[in-house]
Amino acid sequence: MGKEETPQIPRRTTRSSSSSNPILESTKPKTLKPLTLKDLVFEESQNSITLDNIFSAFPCRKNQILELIRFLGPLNSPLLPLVVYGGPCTGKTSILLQIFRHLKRPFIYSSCRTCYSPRVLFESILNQLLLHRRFSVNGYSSVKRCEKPLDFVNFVKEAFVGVLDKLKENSEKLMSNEVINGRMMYLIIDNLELVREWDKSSQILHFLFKLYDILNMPEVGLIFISSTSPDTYCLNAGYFEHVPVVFPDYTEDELLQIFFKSQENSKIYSSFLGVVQRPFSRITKRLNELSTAFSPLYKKYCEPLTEVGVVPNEDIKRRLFSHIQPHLGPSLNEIFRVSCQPCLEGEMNAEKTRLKKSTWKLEAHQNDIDCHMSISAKYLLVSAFLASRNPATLDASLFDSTGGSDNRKRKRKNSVTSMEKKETAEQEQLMKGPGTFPLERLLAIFQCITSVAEIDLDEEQVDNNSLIGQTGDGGLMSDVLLQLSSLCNANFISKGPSCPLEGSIRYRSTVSEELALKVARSLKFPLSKYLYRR
Ligand SMILES: Nc1ncnc2c1ncn2[C@@H]1O[C@H](COP(=O)(O)OP(=O)(O)OP(=O)(O)O)[C@@H](O)[C@H]1O
Repeated sequence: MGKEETPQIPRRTTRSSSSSNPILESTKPKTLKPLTLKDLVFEESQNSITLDNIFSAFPCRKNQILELIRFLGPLNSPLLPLVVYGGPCTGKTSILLQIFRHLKRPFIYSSCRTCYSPRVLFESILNQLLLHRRFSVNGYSSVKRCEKPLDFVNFVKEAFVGVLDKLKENSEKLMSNEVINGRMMYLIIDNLELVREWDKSSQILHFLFKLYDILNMPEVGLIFISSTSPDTYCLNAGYFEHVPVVFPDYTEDELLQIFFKSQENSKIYSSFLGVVQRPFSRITKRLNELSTAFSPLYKKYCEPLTEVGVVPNEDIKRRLFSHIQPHLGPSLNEIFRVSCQPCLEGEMNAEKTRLKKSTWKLEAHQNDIDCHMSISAKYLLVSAFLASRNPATLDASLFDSTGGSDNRKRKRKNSVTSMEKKETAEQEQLMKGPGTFPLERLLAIFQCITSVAEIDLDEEQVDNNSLIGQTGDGGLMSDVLLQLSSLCNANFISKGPSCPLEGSIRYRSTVSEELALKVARSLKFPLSKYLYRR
């Protein structure tokens, strides 16, 4: 890992992950040591880690670390089920596992990313609890075959009883307390949001949320980790309330602190961050994506430097900037492509689910919408929605040179009959569903609404243009076109065949009014004022 990268704390290799990889297994000796209670604590717990180590390894997360420690409570205290939630790469998993390493408490960890079905999840939990290793000798089989929640409950209760007895015995032997602390056992289930993808009827989610009541074992602590808020699960209650622990997204300042930490030449790194931080964090605030983008760029940035530890003056900074400048555009495009895709898909999935499950709460999308879709992509989505819903004939009156939406006054000027005709045509168009539009119309609306926007889109463009190399409108347009293509890929805008008369491609917005209003609200853009209603 280069100095400039986000410090990585090695993740604990769980028994489920290490034992399910046949390639790794085949390279291991055939006779593996049987697993013992010690395998239930963080593998590196032998090397103690203090709370201060965790604070300094994870800047800007002191509150969350302390909150988690407080909820976990003193040794052997029961734990109300927790839901640790926050956007991707906000440190939920790493921090929780490091806390367990610090506390040396026994736990099992299964991620719904690697455990991709109820069966795999249940079996992974049972394998760990029953200290069972899947490897070549046992044909990589699990300790139990378990598909149904009911079977799982019976097996898991029995397994927990067995482990808890052993922990009790262990805690009575003072010697072994050095490695394993306490008589509580914790079950951590990570990436809970992914269960929704393989559990369309939410049965498993219901079951998992009820597990605390079903088990009714105060010595078992349950912790769920999710990248969406508990509200998004919207299961009708009926189970013990889970305690939320929020990991908010990092702000730009916090990202700076995290990146800045432990740099050899902080002066150079600081001037590098001054160049890249703002434009990149507009596209994504994910630490891993930024870290991946910054790492090669920083190497490039430092190339012209001949001395180590040089303090850069304005002249050096200018030289370094012009050296790195040609690489910024491609890197920004790359990070946009990488970060936008899952994000837009996430929104699309959330939207699809909403349509299927009308009982889901509105807040279900909140986190998804607030994800790091760039401001201009959001404006583009809103522009496409307007182009699809409003008759083209009204564009001129809705969007004057000031981007104004003072359409009522103008409409009154029309004669009553022509208004009636227009309204009938428009009603017909509404009946047909969202209309199609050419690219020019989309861009015209985009330009109008962004010209009156409250936000500093201009600033964003200026920044980007200056970075992409003073490409002026060309740079901006290529950015918008890139975003349009991402919105099309994510099916927020559908691309039709080219119109036989015009010869150009026509587009159509596919988002619901509710979603469009939500996006508009996040931009503080008064969408309803621009929306034609009869
Ligand atoms: N405050 C921080 N300081 C340093 N590194 C951090 C910080 N927060 C997160 N990281 C690093 O970011 C990476 C991702 O963290 P982690 O997997 O814990 O996030 P997560 O919130 O669990 O993500 P996901 O929801 O995608 O599973 C890790 O390498 C972690 O060390």
